Amino acid sequence: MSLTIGLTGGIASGKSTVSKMFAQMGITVIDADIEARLAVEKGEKAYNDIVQYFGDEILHQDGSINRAKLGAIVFNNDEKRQALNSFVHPSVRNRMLAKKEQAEKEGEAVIVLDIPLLFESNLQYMADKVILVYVDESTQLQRLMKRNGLSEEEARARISSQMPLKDKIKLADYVIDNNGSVEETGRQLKQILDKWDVERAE
Ligand SMILES: CC(C)(COP(=O)(O)OP(=O)(O)OC[C@H]1O[C@@H](n2cnc3c(N)ncnc32)[C@H](O)[C@@H]1O)[C@@H](O)C(=O)NCCC(=O)NCCS
Ligand SMILES: Nc1ncnc2c1ncn2[C@@H]1O[C@H](COP(=O)(O)OP(=O)(O)OP(=O)(O)O)[C@@H](O)[C@H]1O
Repeated sequence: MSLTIGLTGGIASGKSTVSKMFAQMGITVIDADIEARLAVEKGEKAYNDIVQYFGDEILHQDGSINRAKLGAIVFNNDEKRQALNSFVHPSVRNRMLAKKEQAEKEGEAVIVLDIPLLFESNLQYMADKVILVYVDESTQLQRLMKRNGLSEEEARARISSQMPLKDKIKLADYVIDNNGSVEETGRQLKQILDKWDVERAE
């Protein structure tokens, strides 16, 4: 029996920062954002659904999806974002479950599923325990604007397309406060893994 940990948070809250720490401990991480990219490659069903719904204008010249253009549309329009989710999410779920099964077959004791929309999409059933990476809204806004080069308005639109982080606190088994330094975040992660008796390489 393996332990499956769901790792969630909000946009730019620090999930990738924490998932890198898991990977450094030799723990398998399955990342929903990566699977979502693979799911919309040319020739995939979700790709065809997206082009049919949004039109050719969201494509680069080489036929791949222009993510900046698609993002600018869906983070400002609930209905279009729901449509995109309905095209992409089933494939992301299937890909993640297949990878999880594979890791279990290979005898992995601990598997991490990094899923930004875990609570929004009611995916709690996929994990035994859920860790939330939390930051307050002003830190989230600053880090998102800086990382993605977005205006405040664009960054706020992205943040408000997700369940507020403070509402996710009560849904999680454990909350990592990532307002401080990366080192402090690492210490909190180690504490929880000790509490759950998770063996790892240090
Ligand atoms: C809208 C798209 C084209 C923007 O691409 P971009 O490269 O700019 O962002 P990236 O994919 O790296 O996502 C960054 C973050 O945005 C947030 N985000 C992405 N999609 C969504 C969404 N549909 N709703 C709310 N937040 C989202 C997540 O926190 C994610 O970690 C892309 O995110 C996408 O195809 N989204 C739909 C699939 C999805 O829901 N992915 C999230 C995990 S399943
Ligand atoms: N404790 C920290 N101190 C300072 N900067 C941080 C800290 N944690 C993360 N960051 C920075 O904040 C940004 C967002 O972090 P990260 O990419 O880990 O978030 P994420 O939740 O994976 O984001 P997304 O879901 O949007 O992909 C990055 O630029 C990262 O370097």
